[in-house]
Amino acid sequence: MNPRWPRRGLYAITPDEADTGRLLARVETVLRAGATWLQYRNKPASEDLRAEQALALQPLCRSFDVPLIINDDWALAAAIGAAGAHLGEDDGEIALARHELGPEAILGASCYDDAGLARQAVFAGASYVAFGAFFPSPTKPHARRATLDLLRTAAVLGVPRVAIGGITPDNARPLVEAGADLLAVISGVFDAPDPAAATRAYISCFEEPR
Ligand SMILES: Cc1ncc(COP(=O)(O)OP(=O)(O)O)c(N)n1
Ligand SMILES: Cc1nc(C(=O)O)sc1CCOP(=O)(O)O
Ligand SMILES: [Mg+2]
Repeated sequence: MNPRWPRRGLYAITPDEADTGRLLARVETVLRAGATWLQYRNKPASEDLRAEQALALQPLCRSFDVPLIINDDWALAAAIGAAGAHLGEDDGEIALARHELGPEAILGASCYDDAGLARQAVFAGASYVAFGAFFPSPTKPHARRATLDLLRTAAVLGVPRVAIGGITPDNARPLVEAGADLLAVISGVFDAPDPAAATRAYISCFEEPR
């Protein structure tokens, strides 16, 4: 992963937004407020809409110097020149994605509640490991649950640790204290009454306690 990308902060993940203009406006608000990384995720979208939206997000992310990471689809990431891709257990081989995207790409792996998966992912070329869900998630109510201990012990892997699942500004601090480098969030940001204020609240969790 290119060392120029920051490795700590809010990793905003897009909601399932069908209207591309509205998606761009919602994302711009969050980038302007200081989100560190952006993942494009839109599960119900068609292949064409995903390509259109990913392509539209690319110049916006570039203008804020924020890496754009494409969920599920390393080939789309490669096609639009995105900074990277995020793969879960059903989204293909990490090693193949690393080979195709090259050494500079950010390549994320979902590791759920499983330290073994995280070790394998790093061995195969993942640049970060994601654990979750830490809290009940409105977006993914049936997600497996992960523990703070898993987050702590994964320090040994030597790559950024991402926490995901039901994270709010009010429950995030213990995750950061347990070693989370990035907080990956959908609803807590994009369904907040004031997404810019929510973004700033997540970022403040990385500051020293007063
Ligand atoms: C940062 C991050 N962590 C985990 C996931 C979940 O990936 P996956 O299990 O493949 O589920 P979907 O997001 O594809 O529904 C993620 N997207 N991002
Ligand atoms: C996409 C996803 N993956 C999860 C995992 O545990 O792997 S939890 C999750 C949903 C995250 O959305 P929210 O911030 O709204 O809870
Ligand atoms: Mg996936």
